[in-house]
This record gives sequence, C-alpha cells and structure tokens, in this order.
Amino acid sequence: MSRVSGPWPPVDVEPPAAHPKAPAPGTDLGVHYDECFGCGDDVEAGLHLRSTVGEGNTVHSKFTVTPAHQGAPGLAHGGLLACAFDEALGSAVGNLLRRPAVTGKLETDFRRPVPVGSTLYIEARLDGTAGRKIYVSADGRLDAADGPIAVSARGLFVQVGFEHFSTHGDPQALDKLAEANRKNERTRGDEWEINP
Ligand SMILES: CCCCCCCCCC(=O)SCCNC(=O)CCNC(=O)[C@H](O)C(C)(C)COP(=O)(O)OP(=O)(O)OC[C@H]1O[C@@H](n2cnc3c(N)ncnc32)[C@H](O)[C@@H]1OP(=O)(O)O
Repeated sequence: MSRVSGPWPPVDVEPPAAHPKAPAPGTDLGVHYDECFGCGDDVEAGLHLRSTVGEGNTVHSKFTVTPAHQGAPGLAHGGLLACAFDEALGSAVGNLLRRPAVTGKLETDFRRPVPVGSTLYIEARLDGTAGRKIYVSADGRLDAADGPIAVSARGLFVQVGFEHFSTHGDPQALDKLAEANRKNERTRGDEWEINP
C-alpha cells in the first residue's frame, strides 16, 4: 500500500499571511487553557506540549511520552500522538493567524514506533488558506529536532466565530478563562481573537 496521499493542499490556496500581532520567532507560546489535554498544566496525564514560534510560518512543539500515553507496552498510543499533532497544528493556526478555528480533518501517518520516554519534536507549518479553510501540516521527529521522522500529519482547520465555543462549550468555564486572560491581555474586551 502506498503511503502517498493526494496533493496538498487539496485546493487552490492563498499563501498564509501571519497576523500583524502574531508573536515573533523565538516566542514561547505558553498554555492556552490549563485544562487542555494537549498543553494544560492541570491535566496530570496530559501531553504538556510546549510550543515556540519558528521562522517562516512555523511553530515548534515538543512533548515527552510517559507511561500514561501508552498503547502497547512501552509504546505511545497512536491516538495520543494524533492529539499532539492536533494541538501543535492548532497552536500554529491560532497563534500565527490569530483566527479562532477548529479541526475539521486530521490525517496522521505513523512511520516509526514512538517509545515511552522519547520526546517528539514537532514542526507545524501553515500551508495556505482558502476562505475559512486553513491547511496545515507537521512532522514529528524522535528525540531531536533533526531526528528521524516518526509521525507526519496534515490538517484542515475551519475558522469559526466565538459562538462556536460559547454555544457548544461550557460558558462558565469560558467566563473564568476570559477573566484570567484579561489579566495577561490575551483577549481584548469581550472579543476573543484566538481559541479559548
Ligand atoms: C492558541 C490556540 C491553540 C488551540 C489549540 C487547540 C487545538 C485543538 C483543536 C481541536 O481539536 S478543535 C475540536 C475538534 N473539532 C471539532 O470539534 C469541530 C467539529 N466540527 C464542526 O464544528 C463543524 O463541522 C465545522 C466548524 C468544522 C465546519 O462546520 P461549518 O458549518 O461551520 O462549515 P462547513 O461545514 O460549511 O465547512 C466549511 C468549509 O470547510 C469544509 N470542510 C469542513 N469540514 C471538512 C472536512 N472534514 N473535510 C473537508 N472539508 C471540510 C467544507 O466543505 C466547507 O468548504 P467550502 O467553504 O469550500 O464549502
């Protein structure tokens, strides 16, 4: 079976244009929500993924695989690896484009086993936009930024309005998060610029 997927992006796209307020290369991106399974500090068994802005519309993320992330003994669960890519790609979209967006489609290509104790170095890049559709892709390398590629991913994020989160999510938790974010000026007034 061939590993080759169709052309990417699958439609004509505009080149990605980073938002004027996008953080500069080298900026550590921090946690967008303490209870996020991908990056949150309050989720003990979570991925605790950490991200930094790279050059040329990229975000570099890394996380270390713990026993809580196992599928087979001693090996990372593929679904958790997909989660790491969802987070890394979402971080690139949210921080570089500063548009609230959700994952519409996520394709993962598992190329090497990822052992417990290893660290995955993920480079996520913006590939292009077509209206509300945002195409992104990423490679995850084992144990070093120039290590062998273990997992690759492609994703389609779809830009949404804040009502996506207020209608379908937890309004009380959003209010609490908004209050905390006001203190670090991540949001302005009532207007969310990036994903909660
Ligand atoms: C700093 C921030 C850091 C944040 C990191 C967090 C990362 C984690 C991100 C997530 O995991 S988000 C949670 C998982 N995703 C969801 O729960 C989304 C659930 N799905 C939806 O809510 C809706 O299906 C969605 C908003 C994606 C789209 O519904 P809409 O009614 O708004 O739009 P529509 O269905 O018309 O789709 C818009 C366009 O996208 C296309 N599209 C949507 N889903 C697609 C799909 N799966 N495959 C291909 N194309 C798709 C669709 O064909 C269409 O193309 P055109 O504009 O050309 O007509």
